[in-house]
Amino acid sequence: MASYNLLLLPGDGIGPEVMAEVERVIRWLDANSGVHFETETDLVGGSAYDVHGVAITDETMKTAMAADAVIFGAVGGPKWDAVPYEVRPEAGLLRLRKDLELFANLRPAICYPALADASSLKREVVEGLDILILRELTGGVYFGEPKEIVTLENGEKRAVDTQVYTTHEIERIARVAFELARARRNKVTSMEKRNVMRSGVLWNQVVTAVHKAEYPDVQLEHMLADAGGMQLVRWPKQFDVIVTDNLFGDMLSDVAAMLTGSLGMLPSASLGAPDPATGKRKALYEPVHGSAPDIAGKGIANPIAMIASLGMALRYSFDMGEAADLVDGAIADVLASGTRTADLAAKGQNSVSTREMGEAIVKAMAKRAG
Ligand SMILES: NC(=O)c1ccc[n+]([C@@H]2O[C@H](COP(=O)([O-])OP(=O)(O)OC[C@H]3O[C@@H](n4cnc5c(N)ncnc54)[C@H](O)[C@@H]3O)[C@@H](O)[C@H]2O)c1
Ligand SMILES: CC(C)[C@H](C(=O)O)[C@@H](O)C(=O)O
Ligand SMILES: [Mg+2]
Repeated sequence: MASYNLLLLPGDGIGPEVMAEVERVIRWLDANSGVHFETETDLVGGSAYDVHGVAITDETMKTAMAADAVIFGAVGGPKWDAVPYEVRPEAGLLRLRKDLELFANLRPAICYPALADASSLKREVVEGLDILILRELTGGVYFGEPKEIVTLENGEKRAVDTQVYTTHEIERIARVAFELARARRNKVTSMEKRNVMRSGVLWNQVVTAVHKAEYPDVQLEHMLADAGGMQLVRWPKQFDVIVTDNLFGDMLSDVAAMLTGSLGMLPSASLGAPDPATGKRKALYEPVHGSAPDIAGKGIANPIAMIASLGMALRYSFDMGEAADLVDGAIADVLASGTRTADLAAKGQNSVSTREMGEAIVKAMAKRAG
């Protein structure tokens, strides 16, 4: 029987709450899918800082390197606002992304039929929406050097973050975008700000060159990222795959989340390059949302983004397309039955707890599996 090792990193705030529900799904798959999942749980973010003084230990990094996939909850929160920048909770997540070389971050924004009225936008704008934001994840202003705050001679301070992209970094993310588009609706929209940023000029040139040389069959359009944000809320169905840099991808995916009804709906997959010998790639799966300090501890967080992230793991790391369809189908069934966590419930509508939503999804999986 196939067997996979999963490293579970619940993190902070609602991270452990939504992770408990993904564990429920993993247990069900372990018992029913014919595939064995071995899980190990460790600390990351503020909870790791509290114990070890760092947001992720070298030991945990080693386990992550060896795992078949990392399943990540969320990190951060006001409790750690004053900790040094180098060891802030978010540094744990950034180290995982950088050291595992997870350069391709897939953030699908899908509006489930039952949620077409949950978005703040009109039904016709979001109904049937299925777009994919592909965010470059290991470059750009997140990691460029120098990155510092220096004190000038006159006593004033100067903060510097540096946006850096190389041809290689842009080529490899462009190829992922075109490959994904070929399996979807065959269209890529590349977003940058070439009117202001030199990195935007290079991004535009390299994406154009990769397209011309290797993917002329895919439709390519370029859009300035600010206008892209506007188009995302005006008429999102014009898009199929959006490829963009680390920072624009971060912001645009939170915008896209609201097209689906809630930030609690958006899953993600962060993938490395396939190993030339084995074809296997390092991968981390996490919801797009954060630790939601405003609702943490109340048991009301929406676990769907977390559970759908496991669905992406089944699809992209374990070649378990049918099981991934089962997870997605169960989510659709539960939403169609009217079950809603508080973030999705209409005014006056009853809502269920995090746990009740997880249980309902597992029940729907069992029903679909017959
Ligand atoms: N991947 C991550 O670990 C990650 C991602 C984003 C933010 N963060 C961190 O999380 C902390 C809080 O950030 P923030 O408040 O700006 O963003 P957030 O995503 O945590 O929350 C934004 C809003 O969305 C709501 N929300 C988010 N997820 C939800 C869910 N599953 N169900 C219901 N409602 C949900 C929250 O209640 C809040 O009102 C910060 O420290 C930030 O750095 C971590
Ligand atoms: C927590 C933070 C470092 C992270 C990011 O900025 O990439 C988050 O906002 C995300 O979207 O995954
Ligand atoms: Mg973000």
